[in-house]
Amino acid sequence: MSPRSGDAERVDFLGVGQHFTTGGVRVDALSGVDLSVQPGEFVTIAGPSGCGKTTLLRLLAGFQQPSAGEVRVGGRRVLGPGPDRGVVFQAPNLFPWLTVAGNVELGPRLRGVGRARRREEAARYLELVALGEFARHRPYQLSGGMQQRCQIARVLANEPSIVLMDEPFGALDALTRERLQGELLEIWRATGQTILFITHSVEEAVFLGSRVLVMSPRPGRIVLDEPAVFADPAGTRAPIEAIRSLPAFVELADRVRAAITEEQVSA
Ligand SMILES: Nc1ncnc2c1ncn2[C@@H]1O[C@H](COP(=O)(O)OP(=O)(O)OP(=O)(O)O)[C@@H](O)[C@H]1O
Repeated sequence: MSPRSGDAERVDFLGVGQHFTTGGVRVDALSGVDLSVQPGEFVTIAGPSGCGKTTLLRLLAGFQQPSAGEVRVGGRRVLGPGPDRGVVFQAPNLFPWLTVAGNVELGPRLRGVGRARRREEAARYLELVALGEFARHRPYQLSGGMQQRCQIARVLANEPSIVLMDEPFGALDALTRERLQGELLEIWRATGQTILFITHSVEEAVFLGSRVLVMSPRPGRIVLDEPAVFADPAGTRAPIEAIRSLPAFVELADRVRAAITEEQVSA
């Protein structure tokens, strides 16, 4: 797996607003969002339900255009989805008729990568998410956590320089979640990809992020933007249970929690 930090590009949200009108009712999902993300940052995003976190990711993915402002990658306006950005959704969305390896190979296949090479790549990414032994299985033969790991391998096999993750571990049991957190950190350290990761868990946000954002209730704005060092590439490989009792961790988690609660109360 080649380090990608050289390929990653800066992300900019410039005065981004997004409203939706449904049945004559207007909902302001985002308002005045200004945010720059440097290549290789691991940005976690927390905030109350409905504050526009998914909308923010969808705009960067290019699934929709903002009502105001601009989203840019590498200085160029985002006008649609592209291979530089990969999206991991909360629920695994594997193709049931393909094997696990077939799902992971699909992206490289569509990009015209030759058979031998894409098999090799799929095997490597499946190893990375500890699914090497399940390459010939079908998705229905995997547990929910394994399907989610397969989805992650499938997105990574496209080698996007920016990975967008919308509560990818939200539906998993605590043990599987902690294991995947560790695996994701290893992948991030190895690839230097830029990651934007939405979570409802304050601890997960503080543990994984090199930078933690909190958004206000609708219309979503960024109300807290703090560096976090617990997943620093040069940092220790300590698991979350060892890190969560560190005073600096507790202090940042408290501030993130307070930002979410204060915003909810004042909304
Ligand atoms: N396509 C759409 N059409 C109409 N309204 C939408 C659309 N997408 C999002 N919204 C509205 O925009 C607001 C923000 O939604 P969004 O999904 O971005 O929030 P979120 O912070 O990700 O929420 P959650 O944490 O519950 O997943 C919500 O009020 C939602 O109903």
